[in-house]
Amino acid sequence: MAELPSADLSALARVEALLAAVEPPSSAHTRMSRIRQRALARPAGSLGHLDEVTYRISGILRELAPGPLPAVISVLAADHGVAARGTSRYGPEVGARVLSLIADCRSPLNIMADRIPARVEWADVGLLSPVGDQRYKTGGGTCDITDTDAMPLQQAHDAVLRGAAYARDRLGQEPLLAVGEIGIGNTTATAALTARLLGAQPSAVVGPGTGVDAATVERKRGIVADAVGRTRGLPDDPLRLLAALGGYEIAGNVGVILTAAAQRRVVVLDGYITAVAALVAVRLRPAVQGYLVAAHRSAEPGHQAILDALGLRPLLDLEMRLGMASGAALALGLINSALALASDTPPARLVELVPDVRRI
Ligand SMILES: Cc1cc2ncn([C@H]3O[C@H](COP(=O)(O)O)[C@@H](O)[C@H]3O)c2cc1C
Ligand SMILES: O=C(O)c1cccnc1
Repeated sequence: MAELPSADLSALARVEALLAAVEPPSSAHTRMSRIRQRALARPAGSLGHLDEVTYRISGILRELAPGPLPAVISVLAADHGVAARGTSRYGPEVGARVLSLIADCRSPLNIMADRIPARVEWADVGLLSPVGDQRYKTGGGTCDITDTDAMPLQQAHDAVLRGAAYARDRLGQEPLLAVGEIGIGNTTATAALTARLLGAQPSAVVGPGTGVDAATVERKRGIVADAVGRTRGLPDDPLRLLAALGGYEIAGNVGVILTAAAQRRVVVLDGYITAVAALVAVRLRPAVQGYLVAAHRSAEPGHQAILDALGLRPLLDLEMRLGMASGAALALGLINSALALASDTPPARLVELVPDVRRI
């Protein structure tokens, strides 16, 4: 890194400070939460994976039975140069329109958030047409990753830091944080970053995104192969690869996830695009893993490869491919039901539900 100018070093130093602030969740609380549940008036572990999520949340919050928790849902939006190659069913102008819909409380996400209920926050971190507050924006659309880096390395640092600043300024203190994104073309960038980070073949990580046809999926694979091929000589440095293949909203979400983990909050991941941001964050700071909950498995084939790499099991598998934090929003209700069951189910001894020890 000696060749970097000093201005970049200070940005890098700030990213490193962000990483250093993340400590692992409390394994003692996770363990105690598991033990405590054995005494409730239902068979131990009978909520399956939901019980595991409850134990995990105890470790994150350092509380054995916190009960249902307030939630905030976040959406970062940006444009991708690679979309000009027709990898999406929609054109680049749609990203700004979708974010404006969220701002006007008229998007599918707002409908879901109202039902939970949860607060919705959003920011334009890289759209071509500006929407709202521009304070957290690094640039207007990335470059086409097929033949050049998405952004210079310094911009990747800046985008992570701006995501972190947005998280500190706008995402409040709610213990549950649902992470989402908008970015026309971002399933192509995500596939390229996933292929490079996991050493996967483009055919295993490229899917239909917003619903492109089979011929376009095939062309998308070629684009991802070219983009990944271009980065073959680069070191396995997650920030360098983020700059080469990522996007402003992906980088911003790396900053959001790191900040939320440092604040000891539960990070509820949405689909494929937020998962790759989490993968970058975990590669930078492995302790981040303990703060993650995977809401669902999306219809994008590469998503499962990231979940495997992160050691996460999704709560839902509905073949959803909407993005904009919709899967994460849906999982918030489930998570809060599990937390209510953990805190409000009476102890077995109070209702005289004694397991037959001879049958255990
Ligand atoms: C109206 C609309 C709303 C969306 N909300 C999320 N996405 C999702 O689709 C995009 C990624 O798919 P691709 O790579 O095929 O462009 C992202 O914006 C993602 O959030 C949307 C897409 C559209 C068109
Ligand atoms: O997995 C996702 O989050 C996803 C998939 C397709 C399109 N947009 C988002």
